[in-house]
Amino acid sequence: MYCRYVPDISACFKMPSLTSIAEGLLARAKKLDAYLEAQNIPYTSFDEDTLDQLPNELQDERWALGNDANELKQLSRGAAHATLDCALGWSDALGLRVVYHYKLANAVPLDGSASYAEIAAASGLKEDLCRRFMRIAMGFHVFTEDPETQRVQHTASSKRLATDQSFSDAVGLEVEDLGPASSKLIDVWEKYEQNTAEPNQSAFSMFNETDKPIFALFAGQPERARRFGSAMRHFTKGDSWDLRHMLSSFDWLSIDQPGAQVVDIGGGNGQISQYLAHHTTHVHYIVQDLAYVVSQAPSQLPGEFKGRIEFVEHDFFTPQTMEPPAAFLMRYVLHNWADKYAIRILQSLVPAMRKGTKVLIYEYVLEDRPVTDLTGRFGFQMDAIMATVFNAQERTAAEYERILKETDSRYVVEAVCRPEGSTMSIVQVGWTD
Ligand SMILES: C[S@@+](CC[C@H](N)C(=O)[O-])C[C@H]1O[C@@H](n2cnc3c(N)ncnc32)[C@H](O)[C@@H]1O
Repeated sequence: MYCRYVPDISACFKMPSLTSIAEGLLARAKKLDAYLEAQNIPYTSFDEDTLDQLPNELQDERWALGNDANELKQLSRGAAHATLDCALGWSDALGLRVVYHYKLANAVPLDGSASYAEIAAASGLKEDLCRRFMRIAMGFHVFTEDPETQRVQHTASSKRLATDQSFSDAVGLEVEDLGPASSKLIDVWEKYEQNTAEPNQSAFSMFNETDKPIFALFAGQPERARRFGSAMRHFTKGDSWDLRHMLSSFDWLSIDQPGAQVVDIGGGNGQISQYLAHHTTHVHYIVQDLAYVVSQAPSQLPGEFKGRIEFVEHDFFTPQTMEPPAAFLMRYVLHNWADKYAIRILQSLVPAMRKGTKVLIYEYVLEDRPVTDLTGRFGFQMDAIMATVFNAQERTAAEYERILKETDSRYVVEAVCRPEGSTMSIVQVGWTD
């Protein structure tokens, strides 16, 4: 048995041999290659990433392969190197930041090549800086260089940066907004004696030299606000956070009745409601958000959703005055707030709660133990982001239960459901009168 899957960490002392990890890895790799061969799909490579074409049941096998490979890599690097690799992660992120900031992916033709002089001319970054920082990025397969001509060509990663806007925005959000802001986290802890829950006293606010919290700051910075919204769209598809997992985390058919309403609280530009509207027939979706979001969102709504989805300005700290809906849905909302504010958000729903009304909290629900596999670790990485940007946190199931009970004893957690292969869960909450 492989210890990653065993909650009791004492089992880690019975580590398997490198050979046995590699054999497990080989078995998984063979399964994936066999599928690609049978479907006449090229083997995956740094030039062409074909694993997204695997069916859902093999996607889980693919993530497991990555987790095994990561364990093997760390063991083979050894304790000191593996730790230093982590400490030096900032230099890789810096390479990526230079690539992102100067739009270097757009300076290389999609199906051709470019010299460093041409990339410099197109991007405005000096030629020697292009060469140095693109070679840093090439170290993790963002771009490649012809060894004879030294001309730069795309890899699958750099091509995706050039062609997939929400992916590029997700990278931009991490390397320009979140990563740099994290450098202030310990300063915040020192300044406020590790005791602030205020989003405007966050590392993000300190780094941006403002006393505003992120969303208030973004209200006056349309390009950063756009990038944030677009990055959120990336975190809806094609990975362990894929929205298909949301479908299997709750029985949506049970509420899909004529006249039923779902309120998508802090719903941004409505991507979650759009996805759900696709998979339900009757439900009417009300996306609530702040004025500056709601003023932009309807213009981006595809015509097919007009009539099914409406946008309403609503501050989620103020009481809901509507008739009780079938469900209140919150994705990536409560994790942005420390307990005292999360409790206020949950309190604001109380006037519209009746027996049968559901609150569906779709979040990374952390396991109450350390996790080393790459898929499960993502929730812990998000926890670091929440600390940096909001003085907030990801929570365990027990922590959600606690804040719900602290809000109102009539809230009752009915289920916490995380489907196989998902990093996210739905905490399904009911109401007892
Ligand atoms: C992390 S985003 C999540 C967006 C969306 N739920 C999703 O999963 O893609 C948080 C959202 O909460 C909104 N928000 C922040 N403060 C709010 C408030 N006081 N009232 C309503 N919405 C708010 C933001 O504008 C943003 O759209």
